[in-house]
Amino acid sequence: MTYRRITLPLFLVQEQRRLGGSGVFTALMTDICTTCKTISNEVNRGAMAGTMGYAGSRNVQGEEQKELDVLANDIFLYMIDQSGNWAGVASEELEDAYISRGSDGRYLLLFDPLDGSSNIGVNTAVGSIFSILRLPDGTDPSDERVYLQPGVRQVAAGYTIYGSSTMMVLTSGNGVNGFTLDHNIGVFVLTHPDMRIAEDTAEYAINASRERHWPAPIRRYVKECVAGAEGPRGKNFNTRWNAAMAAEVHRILMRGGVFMYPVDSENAPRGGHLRLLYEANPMAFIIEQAGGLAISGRERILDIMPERLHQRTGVILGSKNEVERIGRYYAEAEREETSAA
Ligand SMILES: O=P(O)(O)OC[C@H]1O[C@](O)(COP(=O)(O)O)[C@@H](O)[C@@H]1O
Ligand SMILES: [Mg+2]
Ligand SMILES: [Mg+2]
Repeated sequence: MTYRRITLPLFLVQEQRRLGGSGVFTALMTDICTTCKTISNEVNRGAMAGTMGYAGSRNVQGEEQKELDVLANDIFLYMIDQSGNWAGVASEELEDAYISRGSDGRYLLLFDPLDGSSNIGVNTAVGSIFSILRLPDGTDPSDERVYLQPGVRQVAAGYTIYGSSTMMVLTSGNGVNGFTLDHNIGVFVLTHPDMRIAEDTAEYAINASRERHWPAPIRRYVKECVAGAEGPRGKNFNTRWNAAMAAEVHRILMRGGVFMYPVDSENAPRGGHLRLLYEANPMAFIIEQAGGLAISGRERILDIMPERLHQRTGVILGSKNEVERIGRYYAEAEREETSAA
């Protein structure tokens, strides 16, 4: 009786009824679902689609854009223009906010159309990440300042991972749910209700090639993990690095773990590596809603007051007790610096 499954459209309608919603949120999420299904199709076609190369252009971050970065961004923009549900959007691949003319939408969409771009062409997981904010009353969506809202103001957030299966993971502040795309019927189906992150873990993720740049708290934490059962942690740790934030966060939701992309001595002039508004904030909302924690090193990511559209931040997120420990190491390092000064 495979038909007895909660599909995402059904889930949205049930949530709308339960929360007394107007249906606007359902329409917004339906837009994002269709967009991600279309991107999933392009990703799955792989080299047959001829979109595995470079686009010959650079984005506002100075990164070389891949053809699939540009295509995924175009797919989002086409949806936004056609649906008219969105007041404005901000994308990793666009320097300025994008306004859909004639829209009467009251919501803003901030997104990373294709996350894990370095995995394109090597057939490993990539994703899309999105965050939804309200357009403050009486403001103009072409004004960059309306997007500079702290993460705690997010109405909803999610990511889609294009891996061995395509999955969408969502929160609107009432827990976290995961849906798997059933290609046979072209619909996301609820397969992972009420996802929760284990408070403890023996698995960490960080790009080890950047060790020489790491700040002292991160160097201390990783050194203790590597020391294993003979070391101060008294247990062995394993490590993973997918080079796609969406895949890292998904693994952590499934089996616990901690993901770190700290501000280090090399990326500090840029403020870190990952972007606050359309990578760190949506993932921090999901992680916290699943019982984990998300900090930049010194502060809770969702409390950071954004100053620029493409602002970067340090990211340390995952299992509660590990992130708390790393936060303590940052506080201790800061105290030592202050007392040494
Ligand atoms: O190249 P590195 O240092 O492994 O960094 C990988 C990180 O950069 C990212 O690829 C940045 O995202 P984009 O691919 O969307 O630019 C993250 O997904 C990933 O966690
Ligand atoms: Mg990204
Ligand atoms: Mg990207």
